[in-house]
Amino acid sequence: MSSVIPKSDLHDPTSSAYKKARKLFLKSTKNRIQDNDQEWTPFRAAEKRYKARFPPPDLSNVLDLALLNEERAHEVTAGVWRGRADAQEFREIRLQSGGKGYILSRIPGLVILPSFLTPEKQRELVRWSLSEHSLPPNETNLDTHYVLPPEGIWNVAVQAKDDPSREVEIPPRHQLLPPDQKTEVKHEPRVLINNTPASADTYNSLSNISKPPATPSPTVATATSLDLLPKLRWANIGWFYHWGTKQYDFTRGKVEVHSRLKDVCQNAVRAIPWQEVFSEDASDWGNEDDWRTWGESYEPDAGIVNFYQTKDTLMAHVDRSEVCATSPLVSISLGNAAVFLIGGPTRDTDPIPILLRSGDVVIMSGPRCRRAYHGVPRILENTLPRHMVGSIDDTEWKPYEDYLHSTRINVNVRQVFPKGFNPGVSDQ
Ligand SMILES: O=C(O)CCC(=O)C(=O)O
Ligand SMILES: [Fe+2]
Repeated sequence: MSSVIPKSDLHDPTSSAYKKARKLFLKSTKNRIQDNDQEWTPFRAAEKRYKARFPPPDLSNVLDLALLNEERAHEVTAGVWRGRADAQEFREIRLQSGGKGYILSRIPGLVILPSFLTPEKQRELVRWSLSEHSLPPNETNLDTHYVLPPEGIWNVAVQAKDDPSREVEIPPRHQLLPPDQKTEVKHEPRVLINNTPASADTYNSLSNISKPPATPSPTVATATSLDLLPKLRWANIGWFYHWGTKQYDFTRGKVEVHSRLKDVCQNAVRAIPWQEVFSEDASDWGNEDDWRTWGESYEPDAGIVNFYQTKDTLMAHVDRSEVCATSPLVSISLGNAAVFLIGGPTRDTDPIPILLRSGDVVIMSGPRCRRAYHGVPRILENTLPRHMVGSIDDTEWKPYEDYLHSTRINVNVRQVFPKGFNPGVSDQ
């Protein structure tokens, strides 16, 4: 494949887009004290590199496995963003479903399944995540501050766009508080977040930590659905996650993971020849070397749908609230592409950058990978593949397409409890 990168505006120093970005960059950095490179951890340095608006980041170290598949040529040649297929060392594995997967020797337990989802499945999951999932009983980030209509923000916004007379006013939640709580702006002492990783040993004490509801902001005003839709950031899946303590709140019960999503995740886990992934892994599995049975025992019960607008990022973090620290975490990319970074047990490990495109599935599993630092420093604008752009005979898809032009969706699905663990709570 030719490696000539088409000149886009942002990469062409004579274009007006480049000049504008340069001007903005110089203006924003004019009074800034020089950052000291040496003080950044390798993970932070990589985040800064890929986040940069100007000059646009160089993706030549970013592993872009779509380049290995001729059928994806239209995806990688559209727009300006592409990495390289030889940016990192990897090994190919044959999936039981017939496709290909890839593993990296540096991070045992990480499995990349490029274009695992067909275009139809990708569209189905986009529709599901917005119109079926981002509404009660599933919580979204907007619920903390607004009293959302029961149809969910997406369905109301689509109606309002189609017919402005159907737009609604969405009241701020602080208005509902009793008068004595409403006026006072709370300055409670900041509670230190107990960041103890969940495990069978810490489960009881972590379950008993108080998990009060988040305080609605006293300053938000009434909004419309079309104001709020671009502010949708996440929707909870399964067991309720409590952001204040970074722990699950098992007392609230569990919403069943939708079969449409569960099937995709189980198909991905069952397609992987796990003996090829872990037979040479020297990590400490404790007494949980359970990968031999994942085909039957893997059962997702929690997670999050992340909605990223093109300027959003997700900082380096470890997902360690799940009692089971080895079971596969299935991460599905939809819409615009992104740079995903994954490193090691601290931010001091230099992360591997991977370009994730619509339809790619990443699996994080095993003790090393499941608790490795990872993040998303960059959503790559103008990378929506043509199969996510509607045709004239599918007018129902149009609102999704409009939304996706500035969006990446990530469906991130986990298993909280190891097989046979009794959480001692009702899941109904
Ligand atoms: O968006 C992604 O690819 C990763 C999301 C993630 O790491 C998370 O939700 O914990
Ligand atoms: Fe994560």
